[in-house]
Amino acid sequence: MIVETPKIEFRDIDLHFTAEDGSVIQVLDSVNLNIREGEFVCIVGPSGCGKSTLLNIACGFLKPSSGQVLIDEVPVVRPNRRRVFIFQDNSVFPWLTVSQNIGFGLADVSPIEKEKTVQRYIEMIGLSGFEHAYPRELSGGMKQRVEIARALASGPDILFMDEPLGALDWLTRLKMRADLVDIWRQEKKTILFVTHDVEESVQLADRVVVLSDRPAAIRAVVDVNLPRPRNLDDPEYLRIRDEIFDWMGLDHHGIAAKSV
Ligand SMILES: Nc1ncnc2c1ncn2[C@@H]1O[C@H](COP(=O)(O)OP(=O)(O)OP(=O)(O)O)[C@@H](O)[C@H]1O
Repeated sequence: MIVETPKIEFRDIDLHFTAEDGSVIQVLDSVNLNIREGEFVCIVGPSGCGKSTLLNIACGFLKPSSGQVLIDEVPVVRPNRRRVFIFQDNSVFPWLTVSQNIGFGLADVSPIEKEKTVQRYIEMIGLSGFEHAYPRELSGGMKQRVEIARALASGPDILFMDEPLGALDWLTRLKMRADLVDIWRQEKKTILFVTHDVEESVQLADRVVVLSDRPAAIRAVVDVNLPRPRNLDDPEYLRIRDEIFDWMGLDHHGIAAKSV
């Protein structure tokens, strides 16, 4: 039997902060999770439970109080260029054009190679014709595409995404989800994606990790064995969505039914 080595392994992660008055704020409680190479995993949970904190630890921005994250079996001790973090608040450089933003991290390649890479990602994100535009000339969704293209162009093997579509309007989000799945299929990256939106998680993920209220522990890991693009009317899609709502303590109409 072949035992697959996880791409990312969370081993017994605990995290607490000590507040100014000396009280201890426990944020994460014994988080254990394995993520396979090329997997798309979403993390959902109540606001303030510790989703971003978990991502920050995986990315090496924050040290756990105890436990360890391993990537390719190596403990994470600091950020690494091969792992890119994408936030909700768009961080494209306003003084650079679309092309320059996307090529920003490509200092080590020849100009021809750089041009080819930038062009490839511009096409992938559907911004052909906007190569020389500045971010101020772009919509929120277009800027977020540039952000994703910039991240991909730098050649990461893992994308950590913290509510990257959170600031977009509903229609743009829907479109961006579909585009993100297309990009993920083409690029075969491992993606760990935080969202507070259950529908979004079922539309995107291979597996959805449901966290409890703070201190966050894993309440459930739900498989989404559905073909992509996901059919939002499929009874199985609706069943999985409702199962996640149940785990979060919400009834299927989105009204809090019991405490999480
Ligand atoms: N440096 C810190 N010192 C003290 N408490 C902190 C610190 N950083 C985060 N926290 C607390 O840890 C908890 C988890 O925060 P985190 O941002 O990870 O939650 P989240 O689930 O991502 O929230 P949201 O869904 O609202 O974005 C919060 O209660 C927050 O106040």
